[in-house]
Amino acid sequence: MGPNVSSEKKAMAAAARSRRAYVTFLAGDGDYWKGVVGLAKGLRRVGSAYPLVVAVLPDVPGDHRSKLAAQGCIVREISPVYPPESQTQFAMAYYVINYSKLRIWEFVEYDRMVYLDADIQVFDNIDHLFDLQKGNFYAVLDCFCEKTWSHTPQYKIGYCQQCPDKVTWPENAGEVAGDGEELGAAPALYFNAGMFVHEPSLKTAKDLLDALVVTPPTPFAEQDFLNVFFREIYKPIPNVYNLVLAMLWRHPENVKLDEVKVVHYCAAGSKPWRFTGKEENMDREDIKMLVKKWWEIYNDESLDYKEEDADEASRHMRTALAQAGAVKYFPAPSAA
Ligand SMILES: O=c1ccn([C@@H]2O[C@H](COP(=O)(O)OP(=O)(O)O)[C@@H](O)[C@H]2O)c(=O)[nH]1
Ligand SMILES: OC[C@H]1O[C@H](O[C@@H]2[C@@H](O)[C@H](O)[C@@H](O)[C@H](O)[C@@H]2O)[C@H](O)[C@@H](O)[C@H]1O
Repeated sequence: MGPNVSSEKKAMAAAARSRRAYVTFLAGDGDYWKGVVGLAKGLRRVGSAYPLVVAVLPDVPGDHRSKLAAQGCIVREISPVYPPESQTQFAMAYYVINYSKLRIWEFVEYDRMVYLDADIQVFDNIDHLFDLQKGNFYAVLDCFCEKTWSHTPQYKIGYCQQCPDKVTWPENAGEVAGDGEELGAAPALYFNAGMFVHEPSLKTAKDLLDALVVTPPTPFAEQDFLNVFFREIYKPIPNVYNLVLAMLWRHPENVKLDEVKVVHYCAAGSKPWRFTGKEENMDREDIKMLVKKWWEIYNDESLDYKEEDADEASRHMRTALAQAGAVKYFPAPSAA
């Protein structure tokens, strides 16, 4: 903003900025907090203008929350969201806690947020995503080729939305897959829920939870649920904003690694802070390079948070949250 812009306009711009934030989700007392620290430092490294909010479940220990606050994160405790009682066996148990991700629609002190899983790293500035047209749900198309999809008809016939012309969906929707299951209609475009651009709203938050009460859990838990809920307004964005690692060996023709801005370490064995390189595909040079890059950021002390670096917007937001009592673990900013 140029020097001759009125102070009123500067204040308006700062206020608008303060209603934007990245958000991630942290559950349990395990080591995912390391992913959040890496993400916080990665966003700082690319000069993002917006703070990182961390939605933490009550089981996240105080010392983990303090580590995140020390990295400039805005730590917000959320109540868990459970799918319908006694039906969770239909979801892969490992994913059931991810339903609590739905709480981020309640963060209405923001009018737009970019959600990023804790196993994601941002290598180039993506702040421009906050300017995408409102009223749509933006996320990257997922891939159906990993074994985690073996329960689906598309996996059974070798169909993937990443290459719809390679194995086409049968014209006769009643066609039977190998195990006798009817195929039905071709799957709608399906996004990976590890990264998305959304607009918090108490109405949407209520509609989500009301819909969840009558939606039996499915294998990919909240990801399946969000894909159905936002189907009408979902707009795919390029995979440079969420490179699901399996794309490197499943659809290399769809990946230009030197253009990738966001890497999602979701392939089995790819979490950098647990990386052994022994699992399938983890001995690839590109994977080892991406894990090395993650560690370079995580270990870079020059990227550690310093209070004086907090920009006006995030300082403003911290004050607002502190006053609202919403912030339990982030020290109130020193007097400006
Ligand atoms: O024990 C856990 C499992 C998951 N998560 C959060 O839920 C997200 C989605 O889980 P995960 O990364 O395991 O899913 P993936 O994308 O690898 O399938 C993680 O990135 C974390 O933000 C967490 O905090 N603790
Ligand atoms: O709870 C369901 C999860 O579904 C997604 O992970 C999946 C998906 O990416 C598959 O395509 C992969 O095959 C699989 O490995 C991976 O776990 C999201 O990344 C995660 O945030 C979360 O929503």
